[in-house]
Amino acid sequence: MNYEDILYDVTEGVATITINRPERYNAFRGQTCMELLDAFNRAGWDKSIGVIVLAGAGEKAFCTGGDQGAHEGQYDGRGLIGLPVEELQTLIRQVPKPVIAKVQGFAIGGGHVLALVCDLTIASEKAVFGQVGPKVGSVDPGFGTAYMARVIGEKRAREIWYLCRKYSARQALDWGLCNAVVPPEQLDEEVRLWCDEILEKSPTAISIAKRSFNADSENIAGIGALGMQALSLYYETPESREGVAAFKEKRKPEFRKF
Ligand SMILES: CC(C)(COP(=O)(O)OP(=O)(O)OC[C@H]1O[C@@H](n2cnc3c(N)ncnc32)[C@H](O)[C@@H]1OP(=O)(O)O)[C@@H](O)C(=O)NCCC(=O)NCCSC(=O)c1cc(O)c2ccccc2c1O
Repeated sequence: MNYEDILYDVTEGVATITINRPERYNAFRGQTCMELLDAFNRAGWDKSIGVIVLAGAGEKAFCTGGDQGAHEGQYDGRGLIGLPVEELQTLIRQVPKPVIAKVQGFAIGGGHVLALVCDLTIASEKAVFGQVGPKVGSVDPGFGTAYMARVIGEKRAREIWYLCRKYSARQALDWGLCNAVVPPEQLDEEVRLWCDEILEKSPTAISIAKRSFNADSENIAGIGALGMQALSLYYETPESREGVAAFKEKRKPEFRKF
């Protein structure tokens, strides 16, 4: 597959998959998800690769979720909504090697959830985390909600979803949304150090550990599939469309009438 929206690099046992849409703050459209699926399958089953790093191009954003410019109820890819995000989240969990999210800027909406489902997250001090769904007529049911609650606790996960605030990298570290926070200029080096430490270990032991961690939260994929069905109906409503329109028009959404 030729990639238009992502970059794929392999260096000394580490595959780096980079969302390359910096002009859109690395928001994903259907095409982006399809390419990410291809790249994760490629790296996931390549025995010469021991760690996968998921990154975003440019300085501003890791990923800001669904591309609101490509969203008129339906996106352009396969699946219920044209955006096979639930497939991608599941694949990141299924590849039998650790996936590290390298977060240098905004990890927002579906981008935040991508970082969440990665095994580890290493962030720059400049990174910003948060959900925006209820502000823009969307929600990420499944791993975005239920798994987040497992990672950081129910109260904090509900706060993140209901208030849609933005959180600093330090706060995210404190809450357990990331494993380490470093100055921006040290981010690449820090990620490489973590990769090298993992590469020294037994890949089979690590893949068994990963699968056993996953087993305990696997049922959440079912909740996500159910939620996606609900989302496909919600996206057709004036309420959801008001959220998308307000974001594009750079104004506050008027949700009270619903
Ligand atoms: C990320 C921000 C907080 C940055 O705010 P700031 O004020 O610094 O900058 P701007 O808002 O002016 O943004 C700069 C520039 O980038 C464009 N942009 C940013 N994010 C997106 C995006 N997601 N899509 C398209 N374009 C984006 C923005 O328009 C500006 O461009 P200009 O040309 O005008 O300069 C802030 O940008 C922000 O909050 N972004 C909102 C992001 C958003 O709405 N994300 C989508 C949420 S829904 C989602 O992620 C999602 C997840 C899923 O799992 C799904 C599953 C299935 C179906 C759908 C899903 C889904 O939609």
